[in-house]
Amino acid sequence: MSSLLIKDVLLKDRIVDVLIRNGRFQDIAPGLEEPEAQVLDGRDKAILPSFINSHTHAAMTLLRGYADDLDLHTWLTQHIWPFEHQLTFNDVYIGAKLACLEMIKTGTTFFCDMYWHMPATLKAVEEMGIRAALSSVFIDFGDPAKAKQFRSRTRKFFRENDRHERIIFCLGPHGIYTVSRDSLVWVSEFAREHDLLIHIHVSETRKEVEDCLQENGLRPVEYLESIGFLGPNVIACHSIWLTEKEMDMLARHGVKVVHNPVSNMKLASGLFPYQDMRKRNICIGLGTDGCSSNNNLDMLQEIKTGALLGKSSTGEPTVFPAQEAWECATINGGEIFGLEAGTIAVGQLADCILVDLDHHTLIPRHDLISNLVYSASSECIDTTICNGRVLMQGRKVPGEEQIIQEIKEWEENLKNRP
Ligand SMILES: CSC[C@H]1O[C@@H](n2cnc3c(O)ncnc32)[C@H](O)[C@@H]1O
Ligand SMILES: [Zn+2]
Repeated sequence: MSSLLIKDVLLKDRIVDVLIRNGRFQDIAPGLEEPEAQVLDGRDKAILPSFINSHTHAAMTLLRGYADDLDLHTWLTQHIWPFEHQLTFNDVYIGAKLACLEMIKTGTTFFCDMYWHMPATLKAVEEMGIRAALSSVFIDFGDPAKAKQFRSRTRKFFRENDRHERIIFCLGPHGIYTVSRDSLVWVSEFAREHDLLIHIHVSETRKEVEDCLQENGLRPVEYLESIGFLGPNVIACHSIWLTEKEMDMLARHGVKVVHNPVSNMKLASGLFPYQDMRKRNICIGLGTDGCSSNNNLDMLQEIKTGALLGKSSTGEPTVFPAQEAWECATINGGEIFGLEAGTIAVGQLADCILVDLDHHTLIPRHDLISNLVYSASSECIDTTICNGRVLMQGRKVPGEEQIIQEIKEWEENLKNRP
């Protein structure tokens, strides 16, 4: 693999050269030389870790602006699921490519996904050069025939797919209201057997809690604990409607949680208990959720919204400070997915962004992280690098016009579908 040398770039408070070899940061110091390397001019730029979007549904870019302003249950059951029913492998592929393009343009190089036709997202990620954790979807609505189908599909997938340089495969049971108890137990055992992460929606709405209490006499996290589902390999997305007891359970089992502030606000799902989670040292990642409940994949917007919401929902301006919000989108994501990423340091994965320090949103520079969290738009991101490869430079991503064209044609053809 070739090497990359970024010259004279700002890293925290010093100007350095950054040498990348074989997809990792090899050396960081002033005055580095590497005769064969591709050289990037880092003057007037700062190097920072790229973002980790810990929960999304990438190909939902196709549903951007479709069915806005509804609650989760109405949105999913009456609009989203009927629409998704007609999506093909190719639809998901082009939707996921648009998502990858959007992520590269907004500085994200890793996302955790749960969506139909997962191999289509896999193909898009391979081509676009970023990283992902792709979930093998599981959703049976309590139907044993469907459960059987998903189990054999999952077994087959993991027999045929093993390690991948930029992709982690995980399990994606959708939620406790769409996956039967038997199937959740099966997923949990399969994950243990194959050492896999599990990505699941948990306690997103009040309705989910009420239904669970009615059906099982337990709240969602209590129910998951009762079936032996909780563990350090579980990534519980949303995690809004939790009691102190349930948060203690999450902490005890080392469950990781993902905060989705924009989606939670748009669907009016509820308020994520950030302080209560943090107090328990629960690892908190940040995610955009899909493009129909957000409606973009811009992690800078997610970071700012998370930080502001933490304050406005508690009436306490010290809650969710800029540095913590930044860490949720970088280093905490690395911890959730077991990636050596989220910081710029020798030996870490060479996933990073270069921001334009002369951008009007980044001056004056009393505090760069504060500017990035509270002031910046993604327009200040000049360069995105993943695995040591430059995916965007000067805000241009090779092939972006073609992706836009494909989506426009898809939209045109949609009108002619039966
Ligand atoms: C089985 S593929 C994933 C499935 O999840 C749906 N989805 C998107 N956003 C949410 C959300 O916030 N809560 C629950 N489910 C969501 C998506 O449309 C797919 O059907
Ligand atoms: Zn989701």
